[in-house]
Amino acid sequence: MTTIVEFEAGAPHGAAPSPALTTKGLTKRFRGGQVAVDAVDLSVPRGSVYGFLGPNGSGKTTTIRMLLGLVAPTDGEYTMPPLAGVGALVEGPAFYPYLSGEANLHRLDAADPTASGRTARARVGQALDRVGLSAAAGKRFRNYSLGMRQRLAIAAALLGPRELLVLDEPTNGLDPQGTREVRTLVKEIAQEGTTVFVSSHLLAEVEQMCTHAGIMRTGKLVAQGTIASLSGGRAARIRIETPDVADAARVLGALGLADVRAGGDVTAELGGHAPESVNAALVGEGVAVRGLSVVRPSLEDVFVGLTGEGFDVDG
Ligand SMILES: Nc1ncnc2c1ncn2[C@@H]1O[C@H](COP(=O)(O)OP(=O)(O)OP(=O)(O)O)[C@@H](O)[C@H]1O
Repeated sequence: MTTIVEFEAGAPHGAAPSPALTTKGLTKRFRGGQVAVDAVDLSVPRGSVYGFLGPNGSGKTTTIRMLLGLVAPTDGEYTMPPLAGVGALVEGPAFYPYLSGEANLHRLDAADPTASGRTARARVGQALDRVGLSAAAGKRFRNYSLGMRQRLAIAAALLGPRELLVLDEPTNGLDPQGTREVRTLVKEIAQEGTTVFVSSHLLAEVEQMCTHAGIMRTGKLVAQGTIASLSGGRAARIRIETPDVADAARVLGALGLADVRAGGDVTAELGGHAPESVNAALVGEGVAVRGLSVVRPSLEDVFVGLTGEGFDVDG
């Protein structure tokens, strides 16, 4: 009994480009019967930064581990680029504290049997450059800030050309500065053409960093779409401050606004109406308008509306 709320994918004209990653009915039931991921249908548009959003324990990591072949799905299927074109940061790679960032990347690169040793220097150099660590390449890892460490981990995921980058909670445990560095880096990577699939339990982070989001709740994907459509998919409401409450409510009703509520203020669903024309109609009918505002729901409102649950909005 899964209800998935699909919001428009954000391609108003013509056929949408083929997604970088899709899943169909992807399911993981752990031994003991617990369903961690329940028939999830993801569609991650090429070039997007897709925020895979959900509270702790909602099934994000298990989904990512299935995509990367680290755990076998119980059911369902998925399509994504060949693994050679996929960079991933799931559990941060182990770095040697006494080695430099560059030497650490060389170690990881050398461990990849598909990577040619002759081009290692160029690959490592490019990866460091891409995460902005060229100047600190020779510095020991233990002297890196938290943000630099996480950027190095992302560099490790970017050794070689990647169509898709999968990041599991990349800002977890970072200080505010490190968090900013990683968020900025994620956006830059996407601008350079790599699709980024990034999990987070922080709504505000997804709103800032992502173009698209999918919302997980106890193993189920309850909504996905562009951030704009997810936030705007719920009706915006107009709020009128006025002493003429009854008249204002009558005018809004006559204009065809839905769900008119008269309390201290008068509110209604704005629908396709322009706020200025609503204002003009009110004033034209002699309503004294002291204040008028339009309240657009945030992603948090959408989440609460879909799941009836609060959400961790720190970050
Ligand atoms: N190996 C396992 N065996 C049994 N249950 C598991 C296993 N791994 C995860 N789970 C359970 O599956 C559910 C989903 O966990 P998962 O780690 O995928 O969630 P998550 O959204 O990534 O949360 P978090 O951010 O805390 O990692 C949880 O209830 C978890 O306890």
